[in-house]
Amino acid sequence: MPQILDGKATAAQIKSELAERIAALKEKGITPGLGTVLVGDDPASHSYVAGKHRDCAEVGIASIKVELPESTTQEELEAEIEKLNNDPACTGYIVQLPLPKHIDTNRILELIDPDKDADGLHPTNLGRLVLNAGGDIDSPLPCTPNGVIELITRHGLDLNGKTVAVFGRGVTVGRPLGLLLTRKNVNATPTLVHTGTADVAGALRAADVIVAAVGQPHIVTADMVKDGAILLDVGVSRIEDPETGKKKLTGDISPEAAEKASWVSPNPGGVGPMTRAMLLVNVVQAAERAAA
Ligand SMILES: Nc1nc(=O)c2c([nH]1)NC[C@@H]1CN(c3ccc(C(=O)N[C@@H](CCC(=O)O)C(=O)O)cc3)C=[N+]21
Repeated sequence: MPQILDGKATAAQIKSELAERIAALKEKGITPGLGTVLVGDDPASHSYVAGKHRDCAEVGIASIKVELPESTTQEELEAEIEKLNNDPACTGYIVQLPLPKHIDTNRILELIDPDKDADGLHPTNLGRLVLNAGGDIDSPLPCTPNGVIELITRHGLDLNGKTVAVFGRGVTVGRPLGLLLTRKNVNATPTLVHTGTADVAGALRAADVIVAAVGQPHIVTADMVKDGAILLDVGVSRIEDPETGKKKLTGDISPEAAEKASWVSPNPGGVGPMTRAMLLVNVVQAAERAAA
């Protein structure tokens, strides 16, 4: 039986640490404020954004919600970005992805003030991540990759010298995670595995740690996992529960694969809550930098 990488409990711990830092900021007259920009009416996106604002309320971060219709034009969205860049109450913000197809997402991400970039996805901050091999430059990190590493290390596990197969090359998880893992303060050896990989099963089976960020239910099967591996389940899918007929959340890792692991992150309850906690960390850090 694998041990559980408990994202819910770890996120709660991080939130209680943040509450102290937020109280210290408030004593200086600064209230951190998270802005969210949500375009369209995708129910999953609305539910994620609602979760972020609940987290903010819990720790004492103010909320600024911008909700726009699916028909919002590029120019209108850019004007909203400009407003948040200039709003002193907003110390950090995110633009919820994915954006509608008619919007140029990369252009929007580039317009976010890098000092208010709570997702760590602005090209300047991704560039700082590339430049910062030592792990000592103070810049926001992408939330899910940072959450994956915090979840592992806060359970007393050491990535130093370990091989890590990152499955999935998306911009928000796989690509930046590879960079974080090679930082000297983490010191892991990543392999980025994707649809162009000749032997996916072999590459995963060779790894001490697998981070699955594909978004296909149970794509990681038992034959792809080395005995005693550490498994992190990032991808989420909504599938029908065969017993109840209702939709439920499930991850990239099959139950049979999880059985072979020494440690596994549940999904839900693993990396998702950590992603949200790291967003709060970025907002508080941005407010602290602005105050300094
Ligand atoms: N600009 C931007 N930044 C993001 O960080 C971002 C985004 N866009 N677009 C979508 C993805 C997805 N994402 C999740 C965060 C938390 C959970 C989470 O907390 N999940 C709970 C379950 C929540 C539920 O029940 O629906 C869990 O895993 O336990 C899930 C998914 C952030 N994303």
